[in-house]
Amino acid sequence: MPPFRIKHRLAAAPGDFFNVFRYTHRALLLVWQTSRLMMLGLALATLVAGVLPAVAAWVGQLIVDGVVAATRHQSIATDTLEILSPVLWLVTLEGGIIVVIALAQRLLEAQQSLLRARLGQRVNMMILDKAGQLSLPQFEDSEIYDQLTRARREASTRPLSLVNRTFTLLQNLISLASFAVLLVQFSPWALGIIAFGALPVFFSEARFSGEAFRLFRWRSPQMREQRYLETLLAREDSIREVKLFGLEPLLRERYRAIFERLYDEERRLTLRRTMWGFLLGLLGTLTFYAAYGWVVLETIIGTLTLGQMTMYLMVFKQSQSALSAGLGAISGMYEDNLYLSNLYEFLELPVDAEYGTLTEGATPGDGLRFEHVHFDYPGGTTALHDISLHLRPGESLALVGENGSGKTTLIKLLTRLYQPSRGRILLDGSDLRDWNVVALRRRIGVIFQDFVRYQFPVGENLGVGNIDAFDDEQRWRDAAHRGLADGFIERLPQGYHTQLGRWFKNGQELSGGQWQRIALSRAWMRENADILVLDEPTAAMDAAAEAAVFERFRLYSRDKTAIVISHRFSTVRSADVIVVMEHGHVIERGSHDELMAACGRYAEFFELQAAGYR
Ligand SMILES: Nc1ncnc2c1ncn2[C@@H]1O[C@H](COP(=O)(O)OP(=O)(O)OP(=O)(O)O)[C@@H](O)[C@H]1O
Repeated sequence: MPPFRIKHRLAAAPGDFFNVFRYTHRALLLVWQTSRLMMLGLALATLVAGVLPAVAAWVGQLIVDGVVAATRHQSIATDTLEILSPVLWLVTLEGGIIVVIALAQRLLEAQQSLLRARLGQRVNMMILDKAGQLSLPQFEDSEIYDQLTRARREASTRPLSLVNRTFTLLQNLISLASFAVLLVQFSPWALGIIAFGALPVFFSEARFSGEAFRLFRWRSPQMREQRYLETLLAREDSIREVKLFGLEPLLRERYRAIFERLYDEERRLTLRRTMWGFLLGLLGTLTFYAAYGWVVLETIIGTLTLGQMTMYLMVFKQSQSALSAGLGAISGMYEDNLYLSNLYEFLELPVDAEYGTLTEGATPGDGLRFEHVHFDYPGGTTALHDISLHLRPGESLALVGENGSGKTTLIKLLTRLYQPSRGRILLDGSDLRDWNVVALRRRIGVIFQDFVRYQFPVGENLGVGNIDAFDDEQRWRDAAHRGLADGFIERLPQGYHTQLGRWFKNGQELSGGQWQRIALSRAWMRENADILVLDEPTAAMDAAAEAAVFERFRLYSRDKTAIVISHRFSTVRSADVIVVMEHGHVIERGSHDELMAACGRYAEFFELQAAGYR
């Protein structure tokens, strides 16, 4: 593995800095749409918390000067209360202002935390909605997958953070403007001194935010690998094999090595960031003490009263923190925008247009046709070459062939999970591309060999086969009967309501063959589907179960088009048409008897398997 030197990749052009802010208005709009009331509340609380500190400083000056005047008057006047009462009023006023500031701050925090929850949810929903629109090839693209994981990890908190920072910026700008009004009366130079102290830290922070983001982006494949290793080590479906093969030390070592590499980069960045932050921060302290000395000098000379001195010192201190908070907000906004760029890039990924509208084919009853279909996987593997087939309603087709010969790929094309690279597939005389994808998929009941074992109750595990009848208990029972799953389901503790899998409380684990029956029954949930596809549906079943499954399958699929992929020739032999595939080509086709008579590959395979049973 090459050493992880990434500096050249982390450098950004200066022009990028402002370009990045283009997502600000979209994030603000998003927050506005999420809750107008809370956004207005935030604005109000920010305004109050921004203006009042300067007012408090000004009242503070009045108090000190009032006290000095009172001490002078006391020697000549008699009524102490009369002299003191204006000062006491000012103290009460200042106390009141501080209470209002505290209230505004609290309200600000409360609204922020509520908005954070709602926005997080909203952004996550946007990400999941988008994920639902992506096509299968997009899902299989590792770059897109990285984008999705990055968006899910970081983006949900960024819009609110951006809003908070925008408000922090506004709040500090308001404070600064009000402080500036006071400071200019002391000297216009004072403003320059403050800016001089704060700007270098700002530039360094902005630069390091950019670097941190690029580091985050650059390392997402490694992060994904780490998460994958975590899954292997911590999930029940893989831990069995991991334990038996004694893989834990190997996987843990890989996990650790990835961390070390990533940590090394992070440590280097953090150290540089801290060092520059400290050195440039010193400049701020120096300028403050220079201003301090100046104000003290002016007071000794007598240009300033004691009250003014107190006020200016406070205003200097607060202006400086307001300025660095404001600039910090800008560099934070820059960082948020970088992360949002990632979110919006993901949300803007082009998705395949749903161009098809047909709900019925041009020649109903024509069945399925593959016409010179070629298919290359996105990585370049050619999985199908020039496939032509015609299957009429009511006919059954069996696909056989060695592993990797293209059988499952053919089904993926038929269900429009992929599009042919060349050639076309027709259903009832119309190209699949012209079909409305929902109408098309309603016609097809398909069970893939790697079907999903949902950690849901049994009934819902059947219901997923037809979302329109998801909760329909009668349909669950009928489907389970057809798929030969009813027997064992009824023996489960809560029947169709038994939770399956181990993830949730009282979950019941099933055997491989039982899961397969559940999957098979799922296909029967689609009562109206007239094309049934079973991709190795009985691999985990015993011979008797398999025979029973196929007997039922034939019984219930008599008027349907049935496609079965199987490596067991006992299953295959009764199909109307058997297609033998090799390296993506159809090499033989015909009925069992025809193929046996031809003495080709099929006959060879068949004899080989039959010999195994003799
Ligand atoms: N998602 C994918 N991306 C790239 N190549 C793939 C993908 N899925 C399958 N392939 C390749 O396409 C070819 C055909 O695979 P397919 O799954 O259709 O074979 P199969 O005949 O169903 O095999 P099996 O009997 O093992 O299920 C194989 O060479 C495989 O490596």
